[in-house]
Amino acid sequence: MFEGIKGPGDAPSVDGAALRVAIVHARWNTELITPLVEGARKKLLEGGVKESNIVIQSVPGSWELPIACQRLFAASQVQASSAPSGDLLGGLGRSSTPVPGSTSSASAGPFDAIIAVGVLIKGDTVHFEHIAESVSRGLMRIQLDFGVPVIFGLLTVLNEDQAKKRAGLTADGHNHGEDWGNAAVEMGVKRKQ
Ligand SMILES: O=c1[nH]c(NC[C@H](O)[C@H](O)[C@H](O)CO)c([N+](=O)[O-])c(=O)[nH]1
Repeated sequence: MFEGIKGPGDAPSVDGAALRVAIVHARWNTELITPLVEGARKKLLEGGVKESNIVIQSVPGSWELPIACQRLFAASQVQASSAPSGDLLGGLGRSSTPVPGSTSSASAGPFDAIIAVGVLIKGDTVHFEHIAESVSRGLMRIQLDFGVPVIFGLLTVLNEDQAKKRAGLTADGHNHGEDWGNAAVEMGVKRKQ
């Protein structure tokens, strides 16, 4: 998948046992979202993050990712001592998610990292550009305003083939969700230091 010198490099060995991580994913392009979320979750678990400390929530589309990440993190801070099980997003939208093994029951404590996952596929209008630009800026703003790593899991691709490759659905593909999971563990540990 990565040609030449491009690629994330080897993830440093870090212990995610004390981390609490949220994965917020869009439901648009679910066939691509599901493997990406599963790839991220797999690497969180391999990095030592406890299953009970991984919260997965869904929103309609990528446009809703920034507000969902912001509300989820803010709620995790406020409710850190008595986090309710169930949808921490409040009325933001269905917390049901098609990703198997996902959960909306939450342990306590503020999140150490959030992975925002969406897939934007270019159409024949400029809708793609507007969403991609605004969501990218929004996610960057959250991580700087709140001081919480927001891993950029927004695939912005020109066609379905590019998306399938980056979701690890082709023989020559690589699941970028795995890189996002590794990044969340590393940045979450760094945030606690
Ligand atoms: O996540 C996506 N949302 C998309 N649109 C929905 C958008 O994110 C919002 O959910 C919607 O506009 C309602 O706010 C997409 N397209 O329109 O192509 C897309 O490709 N991916």
